[in-house]
Amino acid sequence: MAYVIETKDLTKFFGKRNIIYHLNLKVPRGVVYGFLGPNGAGKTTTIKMLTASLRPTYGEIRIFGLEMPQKRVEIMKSVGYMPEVPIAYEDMTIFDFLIYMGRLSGLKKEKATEQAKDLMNYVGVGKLALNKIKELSSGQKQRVTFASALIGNPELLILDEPTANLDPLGRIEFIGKIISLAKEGKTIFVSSHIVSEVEKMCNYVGLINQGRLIAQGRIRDLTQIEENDYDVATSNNALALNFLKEKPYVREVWEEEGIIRVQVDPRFLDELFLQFPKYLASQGIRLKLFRPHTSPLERILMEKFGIGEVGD
Ligand SMILES: Nc1ncnc2c1ncn2[C@@H]1O[C@H](COP(=O)(O)OP(=O)(O)OP(=O)(O)O)[C@@H](O)[C@H]1O
Repeated sequence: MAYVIETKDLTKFFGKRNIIYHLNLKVPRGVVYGFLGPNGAGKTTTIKMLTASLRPTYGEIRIFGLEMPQKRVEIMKSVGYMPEVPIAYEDMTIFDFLIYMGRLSGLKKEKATEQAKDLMNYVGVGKLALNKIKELSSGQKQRVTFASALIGNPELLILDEPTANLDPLGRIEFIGKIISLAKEGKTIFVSSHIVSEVEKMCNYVGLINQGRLIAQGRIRDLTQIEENDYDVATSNNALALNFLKEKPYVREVWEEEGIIRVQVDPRFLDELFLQFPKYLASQGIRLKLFRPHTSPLERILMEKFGIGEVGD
């Protein structure tokens, strides 16, 4: 499989301190990849290496299959990067800044102006267009930095703690935008230390702790601990429960807060999938939910990886 971002043994020392250890990131095309880890885990250091603002001590980075930093200019044409510390152009207005960034990325003046207007509205700073960047709050600056990452409609977004300064409503809005950008087909690599946020906006996760990648994969796969556990809800749980209790292929079944949890003998999964819906239909019972049982990511992190400090 070709990955949009792939690193091999990516390692960084600061002096004698080993900050990043043999990181092997694999980011498939089209996913929202949450780069999750506690403060000081090494997220920003990694992202700086991915965007060639910091040189690895050793290891390889490939983005779109091209080597970083050797192919930096070519790669960065298709990458929107949002650094953790936003924008240095303090004396520019938002509008001028975004036009300037558009021009830098190669757009003609007219196109850059039009895009700046669209992006200001998109990130919710349209009314502040003529304010200088130094006059903005840190949350407003973060919105402008997000807008500048979107200039040129890049295929890959690399966002370093993009919600750090946003208020709760701003965060919800931001998550919605990330989900719709992913639906457009973009690949999004986003760092965060907030588990619940990653769970809402990402479908992939890389878990970094003390410079080491300790887990990586689809969130759905990481959170499904027992392969043969299912959550079921119907319009008549009492009848559904009775039916399941009598089946020899059902190992355990119980109801908790309106959800039936059923553990099935894996050799007879087909029986559950075929017989159960058929029975429900014959009784006029509506199936409201039928999916593999998952545990919240936060619980998995604690139970499987012993990490309890991620999150706020
Ligand atoms: N230029 C530097 N020189 C020396 N040590 C550094 C330097 N930059 C970062 N570090 C150290 O590297 C470690 C990882 O820092 P990094 O900023 O990558 O973490 P992070 O996961 O992004 O944390 P946060 O969530 O707090 O932003 C920290 O211990 C930090 O002190």
